[in-house]
Amino acid sequence: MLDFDVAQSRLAAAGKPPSITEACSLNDAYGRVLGQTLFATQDLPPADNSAMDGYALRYADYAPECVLPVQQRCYAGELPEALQAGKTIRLFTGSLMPEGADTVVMQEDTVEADNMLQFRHIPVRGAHVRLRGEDVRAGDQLFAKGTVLGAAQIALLASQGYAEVTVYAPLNIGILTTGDELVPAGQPRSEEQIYNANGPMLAALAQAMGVRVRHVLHAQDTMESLESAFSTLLAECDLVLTVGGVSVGDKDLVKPAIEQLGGTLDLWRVCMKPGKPVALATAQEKTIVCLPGNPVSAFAVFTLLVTPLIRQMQGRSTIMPAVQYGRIVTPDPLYEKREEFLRVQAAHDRAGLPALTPHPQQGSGIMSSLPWATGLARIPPATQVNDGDVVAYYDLQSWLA
Ligand SMILES: Nc1nc2c(c(=O)[nH]1)N[C@H]1C(S)=C(S)[C@@H](COP(=O)(O)OP(=O)(O)OC[C@H]3O[C@@H](n4cnc5c(N)ncnc54)[C@H](O)[C@@H]3O)O[C@H]1N2
Ligand code: MOO
Repeated sequence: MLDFDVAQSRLAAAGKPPSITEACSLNDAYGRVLGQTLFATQDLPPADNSAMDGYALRYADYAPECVLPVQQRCYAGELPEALQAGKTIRLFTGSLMPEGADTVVMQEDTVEADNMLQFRHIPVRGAHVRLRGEDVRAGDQLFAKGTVLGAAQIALLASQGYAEVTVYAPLNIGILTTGDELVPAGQPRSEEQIYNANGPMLAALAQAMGVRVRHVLHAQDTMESLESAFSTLLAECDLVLTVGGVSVGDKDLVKPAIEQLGGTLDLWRVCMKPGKPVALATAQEKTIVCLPGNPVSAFAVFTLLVTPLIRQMQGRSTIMPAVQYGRIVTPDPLYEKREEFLRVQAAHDRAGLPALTPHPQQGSGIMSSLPWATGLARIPPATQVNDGDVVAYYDLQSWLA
């Protein structure tokens, strides 16, 4: 059996970062991957300004009991005059600091009457001034090529005046479900049939990673149906995921169909539970990954083995999200020959590692365990694991992003 970590890195290595970039408006850039390293074009803030609604003064002009005339009222978006000796200028949050002023007092610490200002407290030299460049300096690196653009990155780029960024072309994915027992949701189901859950599940998983889902096709268990679906998918997608039909059953025709199209398929028995039968194939210079048909197995394989490949093909700089740790909660000792990934709920308390409680049903057909789980706890192979032991924890929020 193929070691889990070896399978994970082999799959990631099967993909190449994209070679095509495109311009993208910052307004549409959420979730896109930067195709270019970006630098700050200007200091942030671009000029000294007030952090409070208040008054600007030259600190040296303050003396106990002093009363200073208000020279100007300067709103954010207006240009202040140079501060005259012995005077103050009324400012608002974001107003530029007048030349000559070095300190701001909050309006709550003052009394203004007849354009004269009195102080209720002794000012603090330099207080409430946001200095030019204290946040970002012109020329600083903002984001490296391969960064995924989220709200925080977009905010910083907007603050630098970037209206458009260079991003990698989106990854187009095709999904192929197989099996004569399957019917799509919305159609009548006969006794011997089940609804197709893997198609919509994989499409949603891919979308959550910022992938463009070009096709979700279903093939009957015949060579004709499979070959026809593969022809479309290989022509129009960068990466194809198939699900079901690659284990040892009589109707497992995915491998011969790929070979018929001139491709090759390497069927692995990965040392993981769920998710043992996984195949890596190539045909017409496209990568195909075949996932096991049991929905829970397909979910686990997508999360742990396929997402690093997708990140690689999207051009992201981080391929493997961080693995966390937690303490397993189990009344009885756990033991499994394969590396086991249990669907667990993590409960965080103030101190220490999260407690990881496994779902009571861990079968690879128990779909209700998926929306219940927050992550997967990794139980090492052929090792007894007891209540409270520390195990690796793959958090779904980070692994499926
Ligand atoms: N004799 C053996 N039988 C099986 C083995 C084995 O080693 N020897 N491995 C088992 C394991 S582990 C898994 S995982 C499955 C994988 O089988 P396949 O990848 O070939 O998948 P199928 O047989 O087509 O389907 C498995 C199961 O999942 C249901 N399924 C498939 N597609 C969907 C879908 N789109 N939506 C909902 N459910 C789906 C299908 O009806 C089957 O019940 O093989 C074991 N058997
Ligand atoms: O690989 Mo299977 O996923 O254990 O049911």
